[in-house]
Amino acid sequence: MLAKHGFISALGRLTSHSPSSSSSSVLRRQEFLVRTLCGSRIHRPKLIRAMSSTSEADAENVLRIVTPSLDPKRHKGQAGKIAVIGGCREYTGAPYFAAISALKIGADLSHVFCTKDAATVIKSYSPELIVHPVLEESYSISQFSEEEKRKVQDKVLGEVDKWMERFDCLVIGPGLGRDQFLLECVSKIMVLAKKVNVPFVVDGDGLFLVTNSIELVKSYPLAVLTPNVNEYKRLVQKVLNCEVDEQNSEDQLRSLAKQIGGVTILKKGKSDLISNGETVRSVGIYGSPRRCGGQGDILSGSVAVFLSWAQQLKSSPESSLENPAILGCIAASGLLRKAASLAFTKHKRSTLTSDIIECLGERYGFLSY
Ligand SMILES: NC(=O)C1=CN([C@@H]2O[C@H](COP(=O)(O)OP(=O)(O)OC[C@H]3O[C@@H](n4cnc5c(N)ncnc54)[C@H](OP(=O)(O)O)[C@@H]3O)[C@@H](O)[C@H]2O)[C@@H](O)CC1
Ligand SMILES: Nc1ncnc2c1ncn2[C@@H]1O[C@H](COP(=O)(O)OP(=O)(O)OP(=O)(O)O)[C@@H](O)[C@H]1O
Ligand SMILES: [Mg+2]
Repeated sequence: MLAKHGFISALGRLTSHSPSSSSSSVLRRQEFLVRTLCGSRIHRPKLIRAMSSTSEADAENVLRIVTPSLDPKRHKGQAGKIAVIGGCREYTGAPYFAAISALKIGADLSHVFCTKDAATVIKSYSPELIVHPVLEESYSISQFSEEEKRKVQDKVLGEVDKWMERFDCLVIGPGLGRDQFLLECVSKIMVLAKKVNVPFVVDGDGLFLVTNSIELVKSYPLAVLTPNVNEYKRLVQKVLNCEVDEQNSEDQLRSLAKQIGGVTILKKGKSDLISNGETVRSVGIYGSPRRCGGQGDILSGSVAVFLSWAQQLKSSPESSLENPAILGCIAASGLLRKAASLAFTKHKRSTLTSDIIECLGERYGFLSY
């Protein structure tokens, strides 16, 4: 489980800790992580103040810390098994972008759970993805009785449930569409994920669902929401009952995350802002002036991978400080921006989302080691 009070409570432990010789290496590592996240060298007494205000994260260092080494002793699956829940008649690009980005970053297996219409199309984009044509939209069951519809829903849930515990993280929403029957099934998939503590990233139409049923994510510390401008506006209106305040965007984001019970929110924009209701971090590395569709989908797939990696880091005896969701968001945001910048250098105005995906592992990118 993620430390609910994130860095602040962990820092409380850190500052009250008496540094015995056996724990000194742990302390050094914790201080290194704090310096890294704050992007500057600061003394221990100043840490709490530094962590409670917004600061630009040092995304490059976070990437280095979070990315596991390529160890020949590790088996297939240990570098991450990700599942994207999305893909319908209209949208096949978004789930593909999220799922393939997860693989390009270094996950071992990437699944997509989508409708039958979308499945063949997504499979044809890539043989690397494991595609499950299990989701149903209203039009395909319009002649069914209520009883038959319930059976279809149970079947969909059964198909997802048998895989659930194997996944390190889900990405819920890219290209999901807004069909009511399908979204009802997806709410139940979220309940299944919460039952077995599988983290999930909610994006795109998943955010439409969650904004209208906030209890689906409320107080689930393993939920990460990645809203764009529109999706954020809808969340603020619904949860805080007010309009977006760009003058006080950090405070507003912190309140929003707190109000939803400490979920992590990555607000996308000119600078990405990240908060879990306690701390606020920003990633403003220069990216690209191209705003072609699909870049948010790369981000959601990337957050899933880095969050899984950061969780592995957390379970190591050496570290008790990191909040994996925040680390995952910082790493993903930094990597996407760097890749977008590299892609733009090469392709200029012709840059497409697939060009950015090609740059995720580029020689001069963050993953070159
Ligand atoms: N290739 C695919 O399959 C892709 C599929 N996708 C999937 O599509 C689904 C819906 O997601 P979405 O992002 O299109 O919906 P939403 O956020 O409501 O935007 C809709 C409209 O809002 C506007 N608008 C947007 N940004 C704005 C801004 N900064 N500031 C101001 N206005 C802004 C803009 O409207 P316009 O300017 O045309 O009036 C935009 O057209 C979802 O499932 C997603 O995953 C995408 O991932 C893309 C790649
Ligand atoms: N105005 C901006 N300037 C620079 N970078 C931006 C800007 N807006 C967004 N980004 C970058 O693009 C990434 C994707 O954000 P965007 O707002 O395009 O998501 P989205 O609308 O959900 O995308 P998608 O088309 O995949 O649904 C963000 O993480 C951010 O790094
Ligand atoms: Mg989006």
